[in-house]
Amino acid sequence: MDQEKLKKYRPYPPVRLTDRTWPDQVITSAPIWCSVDLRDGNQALIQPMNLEEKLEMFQLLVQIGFKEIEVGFPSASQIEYDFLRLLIDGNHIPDGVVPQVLTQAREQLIKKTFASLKGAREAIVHLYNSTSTLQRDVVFKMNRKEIIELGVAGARLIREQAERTETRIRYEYSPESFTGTELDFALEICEAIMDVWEPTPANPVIINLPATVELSTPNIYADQIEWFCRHMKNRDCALISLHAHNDRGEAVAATELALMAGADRVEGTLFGNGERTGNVDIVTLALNLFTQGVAPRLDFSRINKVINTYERCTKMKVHPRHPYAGELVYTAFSGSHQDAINKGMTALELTESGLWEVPYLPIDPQDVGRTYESIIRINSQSGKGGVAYIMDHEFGFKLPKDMRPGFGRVIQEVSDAYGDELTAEMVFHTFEKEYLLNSNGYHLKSFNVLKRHFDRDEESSIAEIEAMVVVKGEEKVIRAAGNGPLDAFCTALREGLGLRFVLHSYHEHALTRGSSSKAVSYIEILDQDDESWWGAGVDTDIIVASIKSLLSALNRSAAKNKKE
Ligand SMILES: CC(=O)SCCNC(=O)CCNC(=O)[C@H](O)C(C)(C)COP(=O)(O)OP(=O)(O)OC[C@H]1O[C@@H](n2cnc3c(N)ncnc32)[C@H](O)[C@@H]1OP(=O)(O)O
Ligand SMILES: CC(C)C(=O)C(=O)O
Ligand SMILES: [Mg+2]
Repeated sequence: MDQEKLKKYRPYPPVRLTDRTWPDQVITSAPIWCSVDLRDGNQALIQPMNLEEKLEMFQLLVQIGFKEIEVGFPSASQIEYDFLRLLIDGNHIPDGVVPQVLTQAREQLIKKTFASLKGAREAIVHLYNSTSTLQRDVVFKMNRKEIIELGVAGARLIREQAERTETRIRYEYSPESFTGTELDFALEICEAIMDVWEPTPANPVIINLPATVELSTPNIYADQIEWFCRHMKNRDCALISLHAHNDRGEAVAATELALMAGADRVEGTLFGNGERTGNVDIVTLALNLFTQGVAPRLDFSRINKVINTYERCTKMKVHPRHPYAGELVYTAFSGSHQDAINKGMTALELTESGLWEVPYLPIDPQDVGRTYESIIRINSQSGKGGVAYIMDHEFGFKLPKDMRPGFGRVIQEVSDAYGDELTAEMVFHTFEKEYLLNSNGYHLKSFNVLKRHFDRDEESSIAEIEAMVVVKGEEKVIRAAGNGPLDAFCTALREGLGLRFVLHSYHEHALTRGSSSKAVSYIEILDQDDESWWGAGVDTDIIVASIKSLLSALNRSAAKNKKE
């Protein structure tokens, strides 16, 4: 990059706090959550929500479990005002849920805010004015004292209004652009506001310290919060609230570290909607807690419903790689990931610890209402483990371990040629074509067990079979005896058709999907060149399944010899 351009920027100063304690803290409980979807999120939309969409979003937030919801900036526009009236007059605010409204420190706006709240049981009135050096200079053209006077005047008017209304008012103040403000000045103005509102431990004020623009690394935000908590007087009369934006892509980390630094409350939005790069994403924060075994006190167990409502109301899309919620976040395409997930899922079935321990999956998809179906998807990056997972989990075929590399190669070829993701059905179709329906060489027309004597002593077990096999369009009847029907059929193929092969391994299991009365058999033969060939066969009769499986292996071997 051009060195000249770099001169436009300077590093953000660190906080002098050598005895910081937050790095040793662990988050053991959820903060107080406040959704600002209907205000900060909404004000950043190309097409802000209409009344119906706002109500739908509000009801979603209530269902998720938010107890504090910033429902808008009612003095800013008619629709914002009307929405608050709709909530109050329509009795849409359940007990235990407190609406929050935002206002600037301007008389007309404050008065209109209180008018909009008429009839509400309880509300949080959130006052803000910008305190940063930059905004003081270029926007407000005010010195520190004048900025304090502006905020304090707003706080006084809010207290006056609060004392006149039936609504139980809780106070919140934000030194907006806190992260662009000198810490001592941010503290000074917050304490001046607190002097006006006179909070008590039983009736604390909310002091919201926003990273209105994210300007530094998360550790610096945490230092600022710890510094603030340690230096403020009457700390017990305030709930310290965080409100991080995501300009550097670090809002989640900044919020987590700032919680470790002593904050009590978090304002944010679903999926991080909000001004510019967004507000902090509460879905990620809450599920990060969940995956540490900490109750998030928000319910994201049906994440798809949350996504659907969010996308409909905001007309925004949840990114496919969004933590916990994205379409692709429970999906592995690459071979080694698929192999490890496949093994992890199998190990999970055997363990009794109850702990979720699956490689590459930090959370059980079912805990957010997602299924296991999409965990493994197949493309040219995939390997045998993933293909075996699909065959097992989607179709109930538990391929023997030694059979998997061969089928993995078949799928790789198909996928390379196709150039796109293969659906589970395409994988199964390929399996059918390759193993179950490949009757080009030898095709079983009929099979009869003529005689069968079973004895516990294998030596004296005996079976005689007769089969009609179609070879190159010609029907051939073969007959032989052996220590079981499969052994007899092998002998019949060798003696009757002159085939040379050795039966090397045999596996079978019942098919639990689809027709539950069917079974599948997998057979590996070594051909005359000692080369291994796997076959598979499905039938309601396990003996017939094994006969088909043997022919499948022979046909695959014959097809290779034909190619040569
Ligand atoms: C970081 C945040 O997200 S803050 C929230 C931002 N959200 C919004 O602004 C959405 C809603 N806002 C609006 O609809 C409008 O801005 C309104 C209705 C609030 C105000 O509208 P208007 O007065 O017509 O216009 P505008 O916003 O440009 O007003 C700017 C004036 O307000 C002053 N001002 C801005 N913020 C504040 C504040 N918090 N307290 C007191 N005065 C303020 C500015 O200094 C400026 O003063 P000036 O006219 O003397 O230069
Ligand atoms: C109004 C304030 C809290 C805000 O949204 C911000 O500073 O980002
Ligand atoms: Mg904001």
